Amino acid sequence: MNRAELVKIIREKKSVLCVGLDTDLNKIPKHLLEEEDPAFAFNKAIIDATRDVAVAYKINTAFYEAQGLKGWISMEKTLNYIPKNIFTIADAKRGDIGNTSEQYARTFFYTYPYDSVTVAPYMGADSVQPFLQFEDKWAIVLGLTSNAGSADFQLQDCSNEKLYEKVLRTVASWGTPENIMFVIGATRKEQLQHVRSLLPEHFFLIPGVGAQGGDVATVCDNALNKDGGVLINVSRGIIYAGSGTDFAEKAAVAAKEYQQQMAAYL
Ligand SMILES: O=C(O)c1cc(=O)[nH]c(=O)n1[C@@H]1O[C@H](COP(=O)(O)O)[C@@H](O)[C@H]1O
Repeated sequence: MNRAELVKIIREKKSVLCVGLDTDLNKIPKHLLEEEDPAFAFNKAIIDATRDVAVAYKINTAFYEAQGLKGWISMEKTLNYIPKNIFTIADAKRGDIGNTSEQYARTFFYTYPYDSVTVAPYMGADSVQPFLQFEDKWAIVLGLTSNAGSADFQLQDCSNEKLYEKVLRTVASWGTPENIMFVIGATRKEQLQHVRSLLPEHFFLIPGVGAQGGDVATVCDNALNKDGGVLINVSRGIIYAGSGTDFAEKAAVAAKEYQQQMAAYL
């Protein structure tokens, strides 16, 4: 999906909501464990319940890879089930020497046709560039992450700037706002506005709303741009809003509440 198409669905739905499919077999409602493919049964119900308000789905591959081959099959069925006019993210946090990154890019853009994949930039330009060679596909590069450990490296001084600032500036020069997004944590309230001023055009994937304590208003007040320019991810706060047979209805209500908060800004 290209930028114009993404911006169009944001405007149509008045939403920047990305629903995170962090599907954990220990957390899904017990009755689904009777199904042949419990993870897919859960995801299918969540997608049906949220597709009207979601502009993106983020499949966190860890939750599927942990199940081995079965998990990869659940993931593929889930990806195929997502409507074609909704942006898809493989949250796989890949990045390696160039020829290996080429294989990762092939995995998540071709074998499994996602629109985007999350990428760790630590190994530098040749590890990220293979993800930028596919038309209408995106690398979503870790910029300033939501977790406490982001302080260990990202917030450290590096010459006259913080390491994350150097990463944002340098990685942005490897591509364009049409093929690179950055992950910026919603929990980094003090830096959101600054990051937007550094990168006025780029889209940001913003996780950390809900379970990690971030909120939609702070993100929208500080990080929106003229195109929306953010995808606000909520995983546990939507998919585990309920734990009984009405889990999908509860997810629908939670997703709609997030979308309505967003609509006030869009
Ligand atoms: O790249 C990510 O998606 C990501 C980056 C980051 O800085 N923080 C972060 O929480 N994430 C992911 O975003 C999701 C957040 O989930 P919830 O806290 O349940 O909404 C998880 O899939 C995390 O792996």
